[in-house]
Amino acid sequence: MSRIAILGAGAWGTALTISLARRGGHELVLWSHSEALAETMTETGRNVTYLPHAMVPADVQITADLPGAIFEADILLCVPPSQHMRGIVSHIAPLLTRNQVLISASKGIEDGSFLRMSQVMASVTNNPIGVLSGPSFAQEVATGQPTAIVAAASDGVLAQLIQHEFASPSLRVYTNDDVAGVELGGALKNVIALAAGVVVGLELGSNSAAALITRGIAEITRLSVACGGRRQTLAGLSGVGDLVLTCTGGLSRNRTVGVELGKGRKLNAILGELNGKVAEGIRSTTAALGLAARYGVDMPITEQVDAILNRDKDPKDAIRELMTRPGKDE
Ligand SMILES: NC(=O)c1ccc[n+]([C@@H]2O[C@H](COP(=O)([O-])OP(=O)(O)OC[C@H]3O[C@@H](n4cnc5c(N)ncnc54)[C@H](O)[C@@H]3O)[C@@H](O)[C@H]2O)c1
Ligand SMILES: O=P(O)(O)OC[C@H](O)CO
Repeated sequence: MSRIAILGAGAWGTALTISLARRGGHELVLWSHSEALAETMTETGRNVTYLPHAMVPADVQITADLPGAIFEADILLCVPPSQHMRGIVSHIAPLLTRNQVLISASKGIEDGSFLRMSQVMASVTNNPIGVLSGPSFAQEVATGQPTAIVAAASDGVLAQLIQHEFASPSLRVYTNDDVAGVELGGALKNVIALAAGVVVGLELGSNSAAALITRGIAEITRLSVACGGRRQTLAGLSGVGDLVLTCTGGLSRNRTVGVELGKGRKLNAILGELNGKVAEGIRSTTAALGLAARYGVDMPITEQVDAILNRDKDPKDAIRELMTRPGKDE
């Protein structure tokens, strides 16, 4: 029986823990950075803050002790908000033994460095690293609704190991060796989902939503390919799959933030209502534009999302500008 430590007890870390427990065959430990949350979860079996409607099975160990959580774990599944990934992995790096596998299930790009999560991990440890991504709302995974995701690693054997450890009748796992494409698909779709929400908030209709998703995948693909990803990956689960889910699904936090922006509300007021829940697209927008500038890639939708988020641009003006750009080939 292998031991898996899940590092991050937000909605996604908790849902993956429940999914792994349902699959069986592992000893599971779930680490929360908050002692209070770890205590409440241990007492009640519920993550009242981030995933209140699902029960965490009693045989899952819940702790706020990070070194204790990773001790003798075969797999460390890292699921913090992206901007905390470096801090957590740096903290555990000196404690790791050589064969412990690290997996990122977070979807974002690091501020400033513009690194993907697996690159952040690789900058502080030489341990084997993989990625889990794809269209997967935590709430649906926790309740066991059929979901398909991607296990990515440049080493095919590692990707297969992750596939084997996570797959269950309710969670189908495909492998992919294109780590850059898989991670950028997951991070950049959050930016486009903010824009998709704006379209809903402005009540612009279905034509606009379809155009945004399609032109969104075009710009996600351009940047991902420039960064070394494969075009084909962006047509898969971690690209168009996750983009469609996040742009159309009512459970998306990124889309929800966009809807409120489209209704004319201010970002700070919207963030206050998220109660610490993360909408990764907000931070990833700036990082995506940094990457785009580095590779000389045109990202018109991302630029307008950035202007709405960071320069208080009126969403109606952003849409007008997108629509009146000089004509171009598809
Ligand atoms: N929620 C989903 O449906 C879902 C699905 C797939 C991927 N993801 C990705 O998983 C990652 C985590 O998202 P989530 O939905 O679990 O988060 P969440 O919004 O549910 O919870 C926030 C998380 O932040 C943690 N946190 C807050 N302050 C922290 C600190 N100072 N140090 C360390 N951790 C801190 C909390 O403990 C909690 O784990 C994100 O990158 C997200 O894009 C989420
Ligand atoms: O709620 P969101 O917008 O963070 O999206 C959650 C997942 O990434 C969907 O795959």
